[in-house]
Order: sequence, then C-alpha cells, then structure tokens
Amino acid sequence: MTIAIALVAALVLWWASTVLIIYLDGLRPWTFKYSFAGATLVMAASLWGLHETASDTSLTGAYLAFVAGLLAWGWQEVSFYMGIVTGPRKAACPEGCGGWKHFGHAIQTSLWHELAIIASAVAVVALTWGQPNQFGTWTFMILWWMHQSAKLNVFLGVRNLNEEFLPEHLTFLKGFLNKRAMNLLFPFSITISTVITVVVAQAAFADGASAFEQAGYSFLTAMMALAILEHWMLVLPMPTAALWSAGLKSRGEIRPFVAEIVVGFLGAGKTTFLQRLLAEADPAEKTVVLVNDFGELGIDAGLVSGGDAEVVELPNGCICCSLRGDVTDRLRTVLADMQPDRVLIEPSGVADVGALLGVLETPEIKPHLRETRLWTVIDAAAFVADYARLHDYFAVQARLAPVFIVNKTDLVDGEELATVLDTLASLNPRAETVLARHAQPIGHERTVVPVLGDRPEPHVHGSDSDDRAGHHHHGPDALGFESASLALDGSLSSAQLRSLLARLVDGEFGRIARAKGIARDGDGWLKFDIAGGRASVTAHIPRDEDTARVMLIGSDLDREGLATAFAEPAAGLRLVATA
Ligand SMILES: Nc1nc2c(ncn2[C@@H]2O[C@H](COP(=O)(O)OP(=O)(O)OP(=O)(O)O)[C@@H](O)[C@H]2O)c(=O)[nH]1
Repeated sequence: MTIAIALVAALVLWWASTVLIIYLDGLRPWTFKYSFAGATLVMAASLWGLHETASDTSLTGAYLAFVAGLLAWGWQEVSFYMGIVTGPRKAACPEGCGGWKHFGHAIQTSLWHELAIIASAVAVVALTWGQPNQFGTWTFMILWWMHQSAKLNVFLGVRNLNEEFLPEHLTFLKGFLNKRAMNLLFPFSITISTVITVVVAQAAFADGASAFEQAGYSFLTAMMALAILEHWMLVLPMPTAALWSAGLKSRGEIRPFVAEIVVGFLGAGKTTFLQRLLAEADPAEKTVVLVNDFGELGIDAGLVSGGDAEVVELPNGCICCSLRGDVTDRLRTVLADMQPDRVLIEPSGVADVGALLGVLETPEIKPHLRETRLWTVIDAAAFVADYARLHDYFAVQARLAPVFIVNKTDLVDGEELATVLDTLASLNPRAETVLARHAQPIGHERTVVPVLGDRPEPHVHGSDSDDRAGHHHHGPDALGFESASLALDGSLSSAQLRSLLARLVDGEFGRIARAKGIARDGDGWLKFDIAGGRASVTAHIPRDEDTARVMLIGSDLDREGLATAFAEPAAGLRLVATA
C-alpha cells in the first residue's frame, strides 16, 4: 500500500509541477521576473529542505526529500524556459551548419543552464553528503538524466519533437531539433533507463524494506518509469501534447498575420490612405488598426472608422527605442487577444519607422509574421519645402520604401511633380511610384504590393537620425517640433474656422507644421486640417465619443495666442494640455 500511494503521489506531483511550469512560461514576458523570483525562493527552500531531511529516515522524511528534489529541479526548468538562464547563443544556426560545429552551437544555446544544473547538483550532493536519506538527491539526479538523455535524443533525431512546448522566445531552438524515426543513442538510453528502473523497483519491493525505503524507492521507480515513457513518447506516434494541455492554456495562440505599415510625414495623407485600405479590405480577413498619434488627444483613432476593423491606440508619442518594449508588448497582446489576419499600423508622422520595423523583428512577434508591407505616403505639394528642412528624415524613410504613394497630385503642376519624382528616384531608385489623389491611385494597376524584402538594417544608432555628437534623437523634438492640444468647448461656423485657419497658415502663431481637429458648428460638426501649409475644412460625421478638439504641431508655437484665437469664436475654450 505504501508503495502504491508513493507511486501515485510521485506521478501527480511531477505532472502538476510540470503543468505549472508550462503555464507560467506561457504567460506574458513581463511576468517572468516574478515567476523567476518565486522559483528562486522555492529553490532556496528546497535546498534547505534537502539538508533538513537528509538524516530523517521516516516515511515523511522520504516524501519531503522527494518534493525538495523535485522543486530544486523545477528552478532549472523555469530559469531556462523563461529565457533567464540559457546560454551565450540566442539564435538559430546559419544555413548549412552541421556536424560538430552544429553540436557546439547547440551547447552554446544552453551553456549557462547546464552549468547552473551542475552547480545545483553539487549543492544538493553536498547538503545531503553521508546522510541516510538520499532520495531527494536521487530524484534530482534522475531528472537530470531524463533531461540530458532526452535532449541528446531530440538533437540526434526523433519522431515527436513536441516543438509546441517551446515558448516563443526560444523558437530558434527548433533549428537544433531533428525529426527522424530514431537515432543510434536511443536504444542505449532506453536500456540504461530500464535497468535502473528494475534495480530501484526491486529495492522498493525488497523483503524487510522499511516504509521509508518503500516510499523512497517507489518515488525513484516512478521517476525512472517516466523517463522511459518520455523516451518512448519521442519515437512512438502518441498524442502526448494532450497530457499538458492544462499548462498550454496560458498561451494565447497567435495566428500568422500580415503587417501593413503606412508611413509618411505629418499630413501626407496616411490616415486617408488607411481609410482606403480599410474600405477595400476583405471582410473575411480580421483586420486590426494600430494608430500612434502624436499629441495627447488621439484624433486619428476617431477618424479611422473601419467597418469591422478594430482600432487600437498605441502608447502616445513616437515609436522609438525607449517605447519599443511597450509597443512590442502591446502588439503581442493585440495579436493574442484579437487574433487578426492583418494588422494595419499608422505611426505618427514623426515616428521612427526603423524602430517600428525593429519591433516586428523581435522574437515575440517575428515567428507569427507572414509578411510586412510598407507604404510610404508623400505629400507632393509639400515635399520640396519639407525636404529642404528635413532631408535626413526623408532619406531614411525613402531608403526603406518599397513603394512611394505620391499623394496630393491634384495640388501640383506637372513640373513640380516631376521634381518630386526625380528627387524620390535619386533617394531610392528601386522603389516603385504610385501617383495618387486623396490616397487613391491614379492611372496605375492596383496590384502593387509593397512587400518588404531584404531591407537595410532597421534601426541603427549612428544612422541619419543621430546627430554628429552621436546622440540619438527621436520623436517630434528630433525634428524641432513641439505640440499643443486644445479642447474646443463651444461652437464656431465654417467661415470663422476658415479665417482662423488662414491666420494659422500665415504664421501668426508660429510655424504650424500640422494641425487637425474637429469642431462643432451649431448642430453639425466640422473636421479641419492644416497639412503642407494648406488648410481644409470638411463636414464631419460625429461618433458618440467625439469631442471637439484640435491638435497642433509646429515650432515657436504661441500657445497663449492660439488659445485666445480659438477661444474667441468658440466661446469657452479650455487649454487642456501642452507638450
Ligand atoms: N488636396 C488634397 N488633400 C488631401 C489629399 N490626401 C489627403 N488630403 C488631405 O490632407 C489632410 C491630411 O490628411 P491625413 O490623411 O489626415 O494625413 P496624415 O498623414 O494621416 O496626417 P498625420 O497623421 O497628422 O501625420 C486632410 O485634410 C486630407 O483630407 C490629396 O490627395 N489632395
């Protein structure tokens, strides 16, 4: 009876602890530091427990020693699978890598992990040295053997690799797994394991064995039997994953998706283009839009009304190095929660496109990415003037672009358009060019797909966005801009708004690079813009959450003057925030 209970207890404890580890490991990466800290405390407690139980030869002593050995092993698994204690190599092998070199790389992927196991094993042995209760130590050793042998076997080649258990941040390890029916080591692994199992089982059943010995050897028998089972599972066609399904629950399955990024300078027509993409979207494809508006009031999220598409606002400000982790986490959450087929991203006109592409390259995102498309929208009417001031910005953007959407062609004559096209061609001769009006391509077959192929390094310090002293800038200030946002509480007529915008365009309140907003006109609504030095006002269809507001970007902004100017006709304006 003691033996039966001990066998069942060992299996249950082992299964439950494995499920827990798989579960914790599938949670969002920000939780890892807490899981790891918890596991480390548990590890410390288990080492203490091993020491305390080493001289205890009661039945309880056998149980406690087993649990302590199991938990000490758990730390090794947690620290490795969470990517905290791994090895110096964090990438797959290059094409054609093989033989000993490949084996060397494989060792490098988990060198620290293996050294940590050795150090832990030394500690476990030292703490129980010369004492009668060695069951905890043996539990640790058996788990180590299971681990090493299974690892060598998956490297040499087996049928079931169970790759789905590899968390995303370790997917590069797949390159070290081999799928084949069997390998030469396998029969040895099985034979050795079977011999050990028989020996420990005999000890459990031996005449005159105490309850302590019966339970202790039963634990070891159960662990060894699991080792054998685990090995057979590697080569026999068995649906082993079902055993761990409880642990996999924490992993939001992510569907492969296409990322489509719309970039362009302030006011070039990105939102207009995005609206067109949404209007033409295949309703069968689940589409999510990420907008990253510059300014506190997030006007774009309100303007992108996309039928079935859901709109998510990214953290305010520029997408750049410092925000990269946030954006990655946010995107990961969107992918897991919303399961999109297609993600449209409109970074603000001053965002660092390279940093955004870098986010798509992170190990959390990249494995799910089917394709990246990059649309670069150019304001044909404002290009020559903007380029004079911000040529570095345009040069970086142009270099990355597979396709230029040369927009606002209605505002330029043929000569000016030719100048824009020639400049773009000199910046990136390989890019395709599509002429557009209100982001609608004209005279062009509609099949252009701007797939990003081998692209230049996404974002390197020391590139054009760094100044000569090596300081890296990003965001609006890098381009010498500041922003202001105002809430417009009152109502104003189209005529009042137009005359006010004309004063803004004239530079009465500083240099306005971009303004956009919505305002009330009696019972109606107006949407207004200043882009490329031109003001426009159109009727706006309000949404429930709409509030009248304006966002301004420029330099030398006269905030007080602006507040007063908007307050005059709007009667009751509040200055909400300035940045
Ligand atoms: N005349 C003209 N106006 C356009 C064209 N395309 C867009 N616009 C207008 O230009 C203004 C800016 O367009 P948006 O699509 O909001 O530009 P954006 O690039 O999203 O702007 P930000 O997000 O602020 O950088 C709006 O008033 C548009 O209606 C065009 O081809 N011709």
